[in-house]
Amino acid sequence: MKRRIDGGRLLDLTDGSLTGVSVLVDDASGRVLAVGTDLPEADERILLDGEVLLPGLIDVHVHLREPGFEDKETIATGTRAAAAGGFTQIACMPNTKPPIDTPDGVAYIRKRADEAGHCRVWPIACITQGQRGERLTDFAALKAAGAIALSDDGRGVQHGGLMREALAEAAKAGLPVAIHAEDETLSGQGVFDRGAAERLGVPESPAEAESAMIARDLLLAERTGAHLHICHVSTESAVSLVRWAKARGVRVTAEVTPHHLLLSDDVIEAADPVYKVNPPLRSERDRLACLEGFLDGTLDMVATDHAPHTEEEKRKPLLDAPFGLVGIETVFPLLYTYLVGAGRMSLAELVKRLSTRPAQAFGLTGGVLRPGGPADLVAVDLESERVIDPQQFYSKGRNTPFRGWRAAGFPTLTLCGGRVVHRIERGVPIGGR
Ligand SMILES: NC(=O)N[C@@H](CC(=O)O)C(=O)O
Ligand SMILES: [Zn+2]
Ligand SMILES: [Zn+2]
Repeated sequence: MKRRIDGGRLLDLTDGSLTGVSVLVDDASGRVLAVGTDLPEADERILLDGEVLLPGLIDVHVHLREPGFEDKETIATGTRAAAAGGFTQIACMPNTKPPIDTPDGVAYIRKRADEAGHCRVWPIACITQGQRGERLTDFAALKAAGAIALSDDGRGVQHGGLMREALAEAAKAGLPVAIHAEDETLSGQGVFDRGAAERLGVPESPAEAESAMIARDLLLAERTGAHLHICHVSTESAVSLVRWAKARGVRVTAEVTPHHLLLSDDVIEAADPVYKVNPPLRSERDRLACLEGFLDGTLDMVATDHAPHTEEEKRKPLLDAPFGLVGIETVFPLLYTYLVGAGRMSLAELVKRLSTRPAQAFGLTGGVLRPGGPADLVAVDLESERVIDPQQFYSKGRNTPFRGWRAAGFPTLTLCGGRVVHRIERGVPIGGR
């Protein structure tokens, strides 16, 4: 079926200009057939009201929780949430039960994602069997089954020698290694960064636990020639290390989360698990260094690290509650409002960091909206504001520290392969109706 989307404004990622155009898509080929004015009639017409058309967003760090933790999220609910957030492609982390460490596990994720049909899902498989940090998985077989990267996310690979071997094997297999950098002998039972930990009298998870492992793995990536991707960079020292490594020509890409860009541990007023995330919210100095690194390109992209947990788990006492926040349904509006709206970066640059760059870094098709390309697109309503209300999430996870924040830029239409995967009405215009 062919669909014609009228009434939108296309963002030009090269110069940031907006042009009123129609877009003709076809869900049989999954392609954009034409972009322009006076396009031919289609089987279905979708009428927008001035929303801005962007290439579908891409999130390379999502926890879908299936198999094993379906009470937190399922592939169906997580991908539906992704579509609501404007995402047409996501990569999911393998810290499920069992962990995704075999070709069958990878095939299972792909099958369930196809059945759900809300967005494209790219499995990331374990670096080590069972994420135990002892023996490597079969990288070539995992790649053949469809894994696009390797990660033991949730835990760092503690043993440097094993990590060197992993990077050498990954370089041979042609797979990026996405690291959760955390030296557990330094983080221990820590929950918050130094400031909040001392203020509230709870165990500290120090910046060095992250930065020391990033330093190690940058050197090992240089040695092996592997593509190292650094997950959720949160410290000033880590930003400096990545900047240094890039200048030396190390094959490294890095992501930053919306919460590490927008929140520091100053917001933590009580021992509240809603702020418990790994790596922890850091000092304001770290936050500003991450923002600077993001603006200058040292940190290539935003990834949400969408990590849903049940309300029951998040109501536990701080030390018992799990680490993790949801983010996939709010990342675009939050960063649009608080970075673009605040004059820190252009809309086009934000879109590149949420679509074009992740596509390039992980070798995915997409990240641009053009005739002949995939009909993966999102229309965002930049003129209306909503108040973030977790009860309205499609995700099963409600654990967000952004409850009650106002933001504009919510998606009203998401198309994946030319099919409508999300559609809502515009919200309340800024300043009321
Ligand atoms: N980020 C988190 O705090 N939690 C993640 C694991 C991870 O990304 O390290 C989770 O799986 O819940
Ligand atoms: Zn992690
Ligand atoms: Zn994660």
